[in-house]
Amino acid sequence: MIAHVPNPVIELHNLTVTYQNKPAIWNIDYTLPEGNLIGIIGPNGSGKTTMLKAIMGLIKPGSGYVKLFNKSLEEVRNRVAYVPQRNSVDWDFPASVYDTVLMGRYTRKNIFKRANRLDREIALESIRKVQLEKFKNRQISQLSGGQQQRVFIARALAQEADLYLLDEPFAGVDAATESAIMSLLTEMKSKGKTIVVVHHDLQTASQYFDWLVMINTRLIASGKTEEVFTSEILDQTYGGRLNILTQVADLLGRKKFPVREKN
Ligand SMILES: Nc1ncnc2c1ncn2[C@@H]1O[C@H](COP(=O)(O)OP(=O)(O)OP(=O)(O)O)[C@@H](O)[C@H]1O
Repeated sequence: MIAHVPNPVIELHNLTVTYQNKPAIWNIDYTLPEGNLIGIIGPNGSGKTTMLKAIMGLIKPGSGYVKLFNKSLEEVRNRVAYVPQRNSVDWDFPASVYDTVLMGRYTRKNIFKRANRLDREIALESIRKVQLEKFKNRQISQLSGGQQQRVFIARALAQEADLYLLDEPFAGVDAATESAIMSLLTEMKSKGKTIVVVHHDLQTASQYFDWLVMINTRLIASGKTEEVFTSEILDQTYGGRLNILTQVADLLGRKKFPVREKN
């Protein structure tokens, strides 16, 4: 099932990316609505990170193209913020929390211009929003995983973008931090921002997101959560392996995945 939307924020047109002739994503075609919290769901190696990187122009597609706000990425780059996977970043780079967040301002201006007072205020406000004031002068190498994740989110906030792409922002963070990040994302959505999140936890997916994109190299479904979060579509996405996971969860006496049966 692929729901298309009028005036989309993101459009993928038959996008294919290959690494050494092997497709990581294949012929993906969808449109995503503005002002929604959107989850990207799929098994390990299904192409979620590759898809975000292709949207950000960090990987060149083999074929197809992407449009953001009905324009090319180059025309709207400063309206888009990207938070990569935490483990893909060199955290030994010598920079404080404040310096790292302030870097978010430089996507909006000439990098040779010095940060002005407004830039500094916005950086500090972003640090406050992720509750890292106490750590603002600390080196990023000396933070916990959850704190590093919040630094990156603060840097994206400082960009004051309209579209946010986050690659597994909840990986390795505790429940309290996950809930704080989720509240922040919900607040951003209420201000009209569009937030796209690569997410692994099926237990929370249907509760967190308004819209889901399910991929497994190919696009399986893209639509409103209540329409696509069905056992049938999840089975297609996970290649039938989800049944086994559900049975194991049952054996362990845990609740089943809260999956709706398709009518
Ligand atoms: N730089 C690369 N060179 C070669 N193959 C790659 C490269 N990056 C990713 N791949 C392969 O492309 C496929 C998709 O990878 P990708 O990281 O996009 O998946 P993912 O859905 O984000 O996975 P995960 O859930 O494990 O993070 C995988 O088979 C992966 O091994």
